[in-house]
Amino acid sequence: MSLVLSLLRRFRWRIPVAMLLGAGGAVSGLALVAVINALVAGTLPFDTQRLGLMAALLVAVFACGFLSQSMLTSLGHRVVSDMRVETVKRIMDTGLERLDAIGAPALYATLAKDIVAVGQAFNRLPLLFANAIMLLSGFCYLAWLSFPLFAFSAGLIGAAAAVAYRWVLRMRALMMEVRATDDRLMETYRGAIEGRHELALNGWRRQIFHREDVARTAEHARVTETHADRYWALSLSWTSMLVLGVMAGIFVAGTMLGLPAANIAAFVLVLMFLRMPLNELVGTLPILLAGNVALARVEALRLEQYRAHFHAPLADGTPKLPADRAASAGTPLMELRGIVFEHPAANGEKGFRLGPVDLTIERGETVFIVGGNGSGKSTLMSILAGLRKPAGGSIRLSGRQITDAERHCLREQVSAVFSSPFLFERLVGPGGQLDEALAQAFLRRLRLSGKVSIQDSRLSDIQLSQGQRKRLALLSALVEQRPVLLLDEWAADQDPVFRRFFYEELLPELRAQGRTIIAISHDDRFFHVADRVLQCDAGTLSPWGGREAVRNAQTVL
Ligand SMILES: Nc1ncnc2c1ncn2[C@@H]1O[C@H](COP(=O)(O)OP(=O)(O)OP(=O)(O)O)[C@@H](O)[C@H]1O
Repeated sequence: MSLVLSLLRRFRWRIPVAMLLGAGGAVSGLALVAVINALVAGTLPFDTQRLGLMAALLVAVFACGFLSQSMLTSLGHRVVSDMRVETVKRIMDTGLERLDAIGAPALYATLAKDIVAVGQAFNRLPLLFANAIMLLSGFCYLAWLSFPLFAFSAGLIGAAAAVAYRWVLRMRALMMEVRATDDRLMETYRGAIEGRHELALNGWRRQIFHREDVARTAEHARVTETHADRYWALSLSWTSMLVLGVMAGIFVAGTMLGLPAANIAAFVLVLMFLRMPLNELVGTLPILLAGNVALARVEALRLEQYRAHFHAPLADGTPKLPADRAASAGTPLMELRGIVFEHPAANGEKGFRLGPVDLTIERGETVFIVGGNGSGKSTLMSILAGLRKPAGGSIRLSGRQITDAERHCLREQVSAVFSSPFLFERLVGPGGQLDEALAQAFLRRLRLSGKVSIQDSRLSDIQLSQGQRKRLALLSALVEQRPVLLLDEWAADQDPVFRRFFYEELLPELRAQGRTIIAISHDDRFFHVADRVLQCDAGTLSPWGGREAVRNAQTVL
């Protein structure tokens, strides 16, 4: 609802104007029917003046309808475009924990389906409004024509609407279910595309995946959709029957009440005219309901509210924390005290607890972290990067305690290459400006210059081998020129020659430039490169216990 209100607020004057035009068209149409009625009944003379009036009303019906429709449909397209842009920004501003809980398929489904559904519903609003106005003014005219007949038809229509309302509620519930199935379908699409190699290898897997996951989910959607459409067909037929039934009833009631035939005929003519808006109203119901369901889905995601800015200031109004703040006073770059983080339990499996972690990182230090699979290394890394919010403890950056609202300051200091990095074609340097010469130099040093080129800050190709993609991800991190570099098992995919180059040339060079490097690594042959090696074990951090401890590092279950 808040979304609709914000849209109405944004297009403040255009929506009322377009709706007024729609109402103008509806009233003109009805006035034309009233004039024809009066001409037929002989209460108005048929002369050039009436002819002119009818022509003017016809022009008004056309002009108001066209202007109102085109204004509101263009607004509908604007709504879709704004919602796309804003929803992506809201996703970017939402915490990782929330995004993990929502899951990628639900987010893709919202971007691909919900936004379009809201736009389509929005496009129908003018029609809905024009038809509602037409019905309202039509019933006022009917009441003026004959109040007893109006009361009779209003009673019948009211009773029928009460029945139809239950069907509409049921239809909405079914559409909610269809929409929930869309998330599951999206997951199967992802499986078919991203799991294509695994599926191509195994015919049984292909068959079972297709039958149990794809076909079963699609079938559930089909059955539920068909069920929902049945309620719609019921409502449509009910409406058609209702209008014809009311007409027949009017004739019987009018005759029994002894009303003049001309009055009954006029009444029936107006009802005939009102049949069209009534049918259109019911006809747009599925689109309106789909928009309503889509809005409910977007709001249920509980994404961060939209904000236009990208760089939030510090609590004291400082736009950015200076990288070398307090460096002269010898303050450590980062201090973690009693940091605790929990991955919540899911599907009956127990969660994971990291901490309490105490860690001080000096400026320019090279720190390696070792530990078994699932021991919490990557989780710690994401806390050091300010990506995850610890449940307890404090983080100081250059001596300044970082509040939750200021975690973005931590992020601004850090470049990272995660274990499965996402590659963007565009390289971004400090302040959004790329130092092309530096990027070209790194491209050569990472031995990618024969494979990829950089033009206008863009990489010419990112479809490379796993190891080469990791080198591009490192390039992308290095050109950011940030004081802290976080690497999650970066060298794991590199060949032995390049691995040696990385540990024995590149890292010492970066260290000499004053970069602080925190790297998850299992290459104990190169641990001499680090100032310190720490060991992560079941969520706790301690100094490395030597090669033996690495070999004995247990996988955390
Ligand atoms: N997004 C998540 N949601 C829930 N639990 C998670 C999530 N990410 C990690 N975990 C759990 O947290 C624990 C630590 O994971 P983490 O990725 O930090 O380990 P790691 O030491 O980096 O492991 P590896 O060496 O295998 O990469 C694991 O048991 C994992 O199941």
